[in-house]
Amino acid sequence: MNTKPKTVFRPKLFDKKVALVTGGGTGIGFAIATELSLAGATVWISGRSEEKLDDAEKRHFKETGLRLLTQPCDIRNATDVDALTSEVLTKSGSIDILINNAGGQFPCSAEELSNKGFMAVVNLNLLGTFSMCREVFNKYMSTHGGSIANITLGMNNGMPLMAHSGAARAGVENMTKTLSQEWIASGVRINCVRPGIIYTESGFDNYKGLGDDVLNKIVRSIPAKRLGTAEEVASAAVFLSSDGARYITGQSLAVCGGQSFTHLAIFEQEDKVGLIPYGALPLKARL
Ligand SMILES: CCCCCCCCC/C=C/C(=O)SCCNC(=O)CCNC(=O)[C@H](O)C(C)(C)COP(=O)(O)OP(=O)(O)OC[C@H]1O[C@@H](n2cnc3c(N)ncnc32)[C@H](O)[C@@H]1OP(=O)(O)O
Ligand SMILES: NC(=O)C1=CN([C@@H]2O[C@H](COP(=O)(O)OP(=O)(O)OC[C@H]3O[C@@H](n4cnc5c(N)ncnc54)[C@H](OP(=O)(O)O)[C@@H]3O)[C@@H](O)[C@H]2O)C=CC1
Repeated sequence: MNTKPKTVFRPKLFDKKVALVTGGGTGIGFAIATELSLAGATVWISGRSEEKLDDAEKRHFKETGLRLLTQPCDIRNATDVDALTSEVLTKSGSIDILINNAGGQFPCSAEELSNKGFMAVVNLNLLGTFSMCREVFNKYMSTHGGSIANITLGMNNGMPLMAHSGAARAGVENMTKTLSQEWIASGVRINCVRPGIIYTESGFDNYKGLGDDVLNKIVRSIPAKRLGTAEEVASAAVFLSSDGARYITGQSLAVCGGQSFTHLAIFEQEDKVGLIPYGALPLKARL
């Protein structure tokens, strides 16, 4: 089944709007950048690797005939964040839409996770996202309004091997609620999109070590019986960034094919198949 949706957004929806997508060179970020660009926005993509950004720009032009603007930035680095936001404002004059999509983690059991490893993931997902929000608010949105969407990860009931990332993502979701309350008076809305398991080549490259068996188990535990696509996450992010969502702020929208993220896992023994709590599985059998 081809699940790649054609865009549901009209061509000039974001006419004269400027959007900035972190991690926009690959996977979900690239799909979001594509949707925003097709809907008429001037789109900037950033990420640490200049090469990934250049490749994405070329691919986007080939596929759509439209241009993306690029600027490398490590969102954990305050100087980079300052330079990125200043560059976009100098060259394009506004940042109406911010998509904080850059993020990730490595799977690691809590007992093996060092403080340095924990902080590397918190600095990326939580501090990096906060620092992008604050800079864009202070430099532009506080006086002009705008919309921010933070991409998190559906693990609100916890996920084995993801203590660092779960803590950071929960932090982003709660921070989003506070910022929504502080910033609505300035015309700034801020929401989260919480993807389930989404197939992206670039993202999955990081989890090859977990093996196909884990992937098959995950698919079978999803009520939709398939992984999501980057385009399906992009639709949610673009909707929340649009005027159609003008009374929505401080919310998290799950894009997860009905996955409940309660601790259930598929349990198989001989000819029996059932659902049991994740915690009851041996560690290696968990995600
Ligand atoms: C098929 C089924 C699909 C199943 C797939 C299911 C996936 C669930 C859905 C989620 C999907 C996604 O998020 S998709 C997104 C995919 N992309 C990613 O996840 C990539 C993100 N990774 C990164 O950006 C980085 O590697 C990041 C994690 C932030 C670390 O950044 P840094 O470069 O600063 O860190 P490093 O210098 O590499 O390491 C700093 C410390 O972190 C720790 N550390 C780093 N890597 C480590 C590792 N692999 N294991 C243990 N510890 C590690 C060490 O303590 C390091 O210190 P030293 O020991 O002193 O060096
Ligand atoms: N795929 C999935 O199943 C799910 C993904 N997510 C989240 O969605 C987002 C996108 O994931 P996906 O597209 O799958 O994976 P990708 O690995 O393709 O996306 C991660 C992007 O973030 C960028 N990035 C990583 N670290 C930094 C940094 N320090 N500063 C700036 N940019 C950075 C990467 O570019 P570069 O390396 O050049 O910096 C890359 O473009 C991530 O936050 C991910 O955790 C959430 C739920 C599920």
